[in-house]
Amino acid sequence: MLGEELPKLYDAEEHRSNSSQSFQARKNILLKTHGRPPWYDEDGLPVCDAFVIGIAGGSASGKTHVARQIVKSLGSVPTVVILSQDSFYKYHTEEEIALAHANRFDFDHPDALDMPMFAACLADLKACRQSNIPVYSFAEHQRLDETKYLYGASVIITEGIMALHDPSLRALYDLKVFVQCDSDLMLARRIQRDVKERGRSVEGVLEQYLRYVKPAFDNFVLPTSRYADIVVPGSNNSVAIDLISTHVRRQMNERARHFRKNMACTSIDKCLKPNDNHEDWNVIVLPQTPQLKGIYTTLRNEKTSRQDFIFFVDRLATFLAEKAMELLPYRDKVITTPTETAYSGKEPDVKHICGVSIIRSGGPLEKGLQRVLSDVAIGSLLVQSDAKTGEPLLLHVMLPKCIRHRRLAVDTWVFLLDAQIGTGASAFMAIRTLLDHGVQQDHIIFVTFLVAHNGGISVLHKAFPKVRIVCGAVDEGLRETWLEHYHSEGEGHHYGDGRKVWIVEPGMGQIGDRYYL
Ligand SMILES: Nc1ncnc2c1ncn2[C@@H]1O[C@H](COP(=O)(O)OP(=O)(O)O)[C@@H](O)[C@H]1O
Ligand SMILES: O=c1ccn([C@@H]2O[C@H](COP(=O)(O)O)[C@@H](O)[C@H]2O)c(=O)[nH]1
Repeated sequence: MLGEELPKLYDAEEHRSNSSQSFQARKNILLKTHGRPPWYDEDGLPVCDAFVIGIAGGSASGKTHVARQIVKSLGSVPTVVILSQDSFYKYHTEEEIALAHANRFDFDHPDALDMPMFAACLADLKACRQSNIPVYSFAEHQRLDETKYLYGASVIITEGIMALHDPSLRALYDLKVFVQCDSDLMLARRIQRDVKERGRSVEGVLEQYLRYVKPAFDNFVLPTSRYADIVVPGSNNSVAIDLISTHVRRQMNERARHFRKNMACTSIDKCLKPNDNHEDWNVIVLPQTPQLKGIYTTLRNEKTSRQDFIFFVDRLATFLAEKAMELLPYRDKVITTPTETAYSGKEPDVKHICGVSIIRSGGPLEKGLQRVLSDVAIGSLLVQSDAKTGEPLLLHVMLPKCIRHRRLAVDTWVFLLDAQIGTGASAFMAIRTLLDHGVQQDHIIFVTFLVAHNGGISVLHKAFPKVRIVCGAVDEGLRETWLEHYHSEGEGHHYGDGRKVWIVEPGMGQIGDRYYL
């Protein structure tokens, strides 16, 4: 089931629900039915670009309608973005806005659009990078100060009158569509829509139509139909839409990857053992003092009460966060003490720093981080296993501003928090997500309670050799099992009736459950 009210998760940031956001802002949406499976290979590199559909056609021909029908008909494709070309109208001067209100500004010429910016945003989204796209107000004829963050689509549908006009855009499309509609019908729909949704008068719409819209359609829009792979009628178009969605679904199936099993079972020529030199693997283990062992003994004990579990987890999280802080670069700083003496000290040499927890089990580490960095921004990633395949799925992204914007992300240090690294598949997905945003590998410090030495740690290290991992213990085992309450009665284990999980042994059990439930 899809709808605009569903996808609050990916685009929630910078989404100010004020009245200045016109219909146009709501045209750019990200819809999800289930999480996004791995889009990268075992070397950590993205291997499947998003599938991009470009839809052109005259104004009010039904481009947005076609885009939405495709999404509906796709059903269960993980994440779909509808990106409207209208977002890329240029920034207008006072004089231009005055002309626009008098229906004397030409919005239908290709030069009215910032094509290079449109192509750059689309290229980023296609290559699995984030994009902060402009928000345009039809009522004000102006680009607004806010932007809209988008990330994580496996299908992108872009629509606009000039969507097939620019060669740099056409090069990005996997499928080019032209919506062919009768001129009378387009005019009738435009009058109806512009009066209802864009604050126009009938006279104004007609004036603009005759002066700019119709000539531009004949000169610039219609000729681009020759680039289309499919021409879709502007009404009664369900057959064409079915054809398109069948094609997209097939493409998605071909791109599906099987990842977690590979990570857990990849033959490991050099396993991480408790006595190995962990630093070779960029794994920094807390000194195994009797005090630390005492904390782990309490945490591993199944008889430990929830209250004690929370207390000791919070203590341990603080130790780990302190250790992680040691990995930051520091610069000299001279201060004056209350005795009015100069003191040559140090301070972290970082521009931006934040935490990102992989929910739910990264949550118990947040308190520790907040104890050592009181005002740190903490974002979250929801990675869950597909109940049938055990593959990781990215379900939810909520990142701090210093990661959402690429120009800030390159200078951001991230403490990535998760309770344990077993197969490493969730860690892998989280690290890839940060890299997609422009965070540098050596600025990622993974903080965790446990690492399984025969788990995915070696694959993780091979793919991301500069990521450092701070943990309190390295455990011996990793075992695939079925979670009891998902078993079907007396049927044994089947896909669909159980949930496969990998557990670290001896481990601490389900850390998130023990902390929160
Ligand atoms: N196939 C269709 N059947 C009925 N109404 C349609 C159809 N396609 C579009 N419309 C209506 O026409 C108007 C303009 O459609 P829209 O998709 O917004 O056009 P465009 O994006 O090309 O400007 C909307 O009110 C929409 O509901
Ligand atoms: O400020 C503006 C910007 C654009 N327009 C008109 O919008 C259409 C394109 O939007 P569709 O959703 O494809 O119809 C274009 O024909 C411009 O004339 C505007 O009126 N004011």
